[in-house]
Formats: sequence, C-alpha cells, structure tokens
Amino acid sequence: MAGGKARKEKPKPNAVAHAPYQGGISFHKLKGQHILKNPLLVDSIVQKAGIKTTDTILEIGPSTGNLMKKLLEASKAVIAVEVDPRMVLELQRRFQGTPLSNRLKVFLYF
Ligand SMILES: C[S@@+](CC[C@H](N)C(=O)[O-])C[C@H]1O[C@@H](n2cnc3c(N)ncnc32)[C@H](O)[C@@H]1O
Repeated sequence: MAGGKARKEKPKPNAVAHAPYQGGISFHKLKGQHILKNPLLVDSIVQKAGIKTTDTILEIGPSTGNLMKKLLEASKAVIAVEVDPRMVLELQRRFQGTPLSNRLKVFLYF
C-alpha cells in the first residue's frame, strides 16, 4: 500500500467453527482430531508395528477408522476407545455388514 497504513486482518471469531468439514464430520482440531489421509503412511505404521494375525490391538482414538481398517485386516481383533460419539457412529456405519465387523469392538468413553 503506497503511503497508507497496512490493514489489520480481523481475527477469526472461533477456531472450532472454522474447522474443515470432511467425510461428513467437522473435525475439532483442538481435541486433536485429524485423519490419516495418506494410505502409504497408514501401511507403513501397520508394517512397522509388526502385527501378527493372532494379535488383539487396543486403539485409543480411532477417529473415522482409516488406521483401524488396516489394523483389522492385519490382526485377530481391534478394541477401540473413542471420546467423540460422532466418530463411534461413523465407525459403526463404516464397518457394519463387512467381514471385519465381528472382529471389532468400539467403546465410547467420555
Ligand atoms: C488424530 S485422531 C486419530 C486418527 C485416526 N487414527 C485415523 O486413522 O485417521 C485422534 C482421535 O482421538 C480421539 N480422542 C482424543 N482424546 C481422546 C481420549 N482421551 N480417549 C479416546 N479418544 C480420544 C479424538 O476424538 C480423535 O477421534
């Protein structure tokens, strides 16, 4: 701006209200909610964990289940604990009626 004062940007009124809307769910970043989007990263995590088909896994905070899906495919069972009821609903929708569902238990804890 030649000769004028630089205009100050208005602060956003509420960071949570501006969280991106993805997969039908708005994520609350302040609660640590974000999803693993890169399938190669998810594969790498599962591979490095050295999971055996006889293992039962405890997942804390599965969110919408991107990592969970791979964990279920690699293990005997996954027990998950999630604080957000919207995520629990989404997980039920995602895995209901699939062969993975009988190896999964999700608990809502809050
Ligand atoms: C970073 S996300 C998990 C991403 C997920 N693993 C994926 O595959 O995309 C973290 C999740 O943990 C949940 N969470 C935060 N605090 C928690 C707690 N104390 N106990 C259980 N879940 C929690 C959040 O609601 C959120 O769904």
